[in-house]
Amino acid sequence: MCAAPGGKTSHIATLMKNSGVLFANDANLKRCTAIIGNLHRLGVNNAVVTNLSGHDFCKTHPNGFDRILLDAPCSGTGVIWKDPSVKMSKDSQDIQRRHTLQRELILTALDALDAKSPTGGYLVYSTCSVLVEENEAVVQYALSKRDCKLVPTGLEIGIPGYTKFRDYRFHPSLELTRRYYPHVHNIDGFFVAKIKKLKNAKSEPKPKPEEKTAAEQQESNAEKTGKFPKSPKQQTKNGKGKKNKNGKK
Ligand SMILES: C[S@@+](CC[C@H](N)C(=O)[O-])C[C@H]1O[C@@H](n2cnc3c(N)ncnc32)[C@H](O)[C@@H]1O
Repeated sequence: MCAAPGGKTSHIATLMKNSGVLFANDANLKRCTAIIGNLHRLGVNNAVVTNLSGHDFCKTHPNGFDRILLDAPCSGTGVIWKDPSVKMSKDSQDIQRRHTLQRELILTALDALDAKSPTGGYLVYSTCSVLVEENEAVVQYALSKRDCKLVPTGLEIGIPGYTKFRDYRFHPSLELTRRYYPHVHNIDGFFVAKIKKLKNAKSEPKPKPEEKTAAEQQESNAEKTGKFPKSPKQQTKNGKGKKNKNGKK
C-alpha cells in the first residue's frame, strides 16, 4: 500500500512468479516511477502500479484484496545507523503526526482486505521504526476498531512485541508481533505484525470505560490534547515530579 521504491514489492513479485495480480501503490508520484523502473528491470509482468493516497485505497476495491502489506511511512528510528540525521530531524510532533497517519492507513488497509478470501484476508503491518507509538500502539488501535486478530508471523528470528511498555498496556496477543534491532539481529531496526481480518462488515467494538487499558486511555488523551504522555525522563527534565526546595511536589 506504501510501496515505493519497491524493494518489498519486487520480493513479493519474485515469490508470485508472475502469477496472480500484484498492486503496488504509493502516494508519491515521483517515487512510483522508481517502482516501475524496478519492476521492469526484474521482468515482473503481473503488477499494477497505482498512485493513490492510502486513504483512498480501500475505496477502489473495498474488501477486494487477498493480502496486503502496509509498510507504513514512519520516523525511520530503526535506520539511525544508516541515517544519523533522524536523531536531530524528528521531534515528538513528527512522531504524533506519523502515529495518526499510521492509524488511518491500518484501518484503510483492513477495509480493503477480503475476510472471506480462501487464501488470505491477511494484513502485514511493518515499519522501520523501533518506537512503540508507531508499532504496538497502532496495531492495538486496529484491534480495537476492526474485527481482526493477530496471528503468528512465521518468522524465526526477532523478539516478541511489547505487551507492556512504560505506562502502555497492550493486548496479550501483541507478543505475536516481532521486533528487530541492529545491535541484536544485525539488521535494520524493524517491526512486523500479521493480522487476520475476521469479518467484512465494519464493526467498531467500543470497549466499556472500565475495559479501557492505560494505553487506550493515553491514546484518547493524546487525541484530545494532541500530545503524547512524556517519558519519566522528560518529566524529570521539565521539573514535573521533582520536589521543590521545601521537599514538596
Ligand atoms: C517505508 S516507505 C516504503 C518502502 C517500500 N515498502 C519498500 O520496501 O521499498 C513508505 C512509503 O509510504 C509512502 N506514503 C506516505 N504517505 C502515504 C499515504 N498517505 N498513502 C500511501 N503511501 C504513502 C511514501 O511515499 C513512502 O514511499
